Formats: sequence, structure tokens, C-alpha cells
Amino acid sequence: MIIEIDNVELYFNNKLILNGVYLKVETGKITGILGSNGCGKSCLLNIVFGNLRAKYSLVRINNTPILKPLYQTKLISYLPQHHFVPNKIKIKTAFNLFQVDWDTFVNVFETFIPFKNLYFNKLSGGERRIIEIYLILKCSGKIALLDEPFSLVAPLYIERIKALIEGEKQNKAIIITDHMYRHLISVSDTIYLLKNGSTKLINDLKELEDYKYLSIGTLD
Ligand SMILES: Nc1ncnc2c1ncn2[C@@H]1O[C@H](COP(=O)(O)OP(=O)(O)OP(=O)(O)O)[C@@H](O)[C@H]1O
Repeated sequence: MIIEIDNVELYFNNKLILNGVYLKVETGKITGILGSNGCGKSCLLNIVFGNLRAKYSLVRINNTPILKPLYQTKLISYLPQHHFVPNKIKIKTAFNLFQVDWDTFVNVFETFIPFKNLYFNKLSGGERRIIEIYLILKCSGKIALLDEPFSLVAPLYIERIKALIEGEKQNKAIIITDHMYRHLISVSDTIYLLKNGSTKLINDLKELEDYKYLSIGTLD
């Protein structure tokens, strides 16, 4: 499956946020989006998901324009920056709702074994985040959008999440954005930098310094 996002033009109160965005995402590949605070990364993911309407935007799947919001198609799952599982839902219920297997999860995250019958708001922010990332990665959607999957998560678990993301890419087209650029770079097959409203395909990591996303010498 090849998903293209094209011609995005987004304004808030006459302020141009995105213009000339093009992204190509495909099953088997992880697409990383880097960019400074406020450059429009979350807005772009919301536009792809169908949760935010831009003045113009076009999503094509295998060359066919998709006219309804992607979230209505069941093809897509989306990890927003904020917690999305309600407080008063039990963890085992969330796994049931997403049709994700609990036992496989605790094989990877064994410290979560005692949490199965707890309500979500009994967990720490990072613990909630790990479960939410896992649900988004393992549910049946064929496109996964991950907004800052590495923030809040301890280093050892970041490595496990990166391994899960790499394992899932055989089944899904995955888009990730995160400020933890080293983790994002190491897991991504394709990297775009979002700057001045448009995407730039990064062919050589040094371009991240040339475009002043990173300071000169960071990547030496
Ligand atoms: N509902 C809104 N109304 C007005 N302006 C908004 C709204 N949502 C986002 N913006 C503005 O759009 C711009 C892009 O926001 P967005 O959240 O996409 O940035 P981001 O790249 O994800 O930033 P960060 O890395 O800090 O999370 C920002 O300038 C923000 O202030």
C-alpha cells in the first residue's frame, strides 16, 4: 500500500501553517518527520487522520484519491500526543476493544503483568504511554500515525518500542514524529523535515544541519 499526502495548505486565523507538503508513505517502510516546535507536525498527522480539515489536502492510496476522512475507513490508527484511553477504563478492557493480545504484550513488558485489572488512571504517564503505543501498533489498521512515541518513555523501553515498530512495518505503513531525533533517525527508512510549512525529503543527514534543524557539528 502506498499512501501519498499532497498539496496540503493549512491556515489558522490567516496565518499560513502548511503549504506545499508532500509525503509518500508505504507498507514496509517507516517514515519519520522531524521539525521544530510549532512547525505543524501534529497538524499534518491530524490532516492525514481526517481530524483536521485543511484549506486544501489530498490523500491518495495506491493512486486513488480518498475523499472521506481516513479514520472512517478503519485503515488507520493514530497515537496523538495526549493520552487517548479514558481514565475509567480497565486495561484489559482496552486490550479487548483494540483486539490486541494481553499475553503477548506482557511477554515484552513483563513489569506490566500486575496491571491487567487496573483502571488506566492508576498508571504513570509513561506506563499509559507504553500501552497506548502498543495498542496503536498492534491493532488491525494498515497505517499507523505515531506522534511522539518516545517522549515519556524510559530508555530501556524506548529500545523495545523501536523493535516493535520495526517488527510491525511489514504489516503497516508507519509515520513517526518525535523530537528525540536520534531514535527517530535510527528507526526511519525515509525522513522528511518540515520547515517553513513544507516538507523536504532528507537524502543526507547533514541536510538537517544545513536546514538549521540541528546545529552544525551535532551529527559528527
Ligand atoms: N487549533 C488551533 N488554533 C490555532 N492555531 C493552532 C491550532 N492548532 C495548532 N495551531 C498552531 O499551528 C502551528 C502548528 O502546530 P502543531 O501542533 O502542528 O506543531 P508541532 O510541529 O506538532 O509542534 P510540537 O513539536 O511543539 O508539538 C503552531 O503554531 C500552533 O500554534
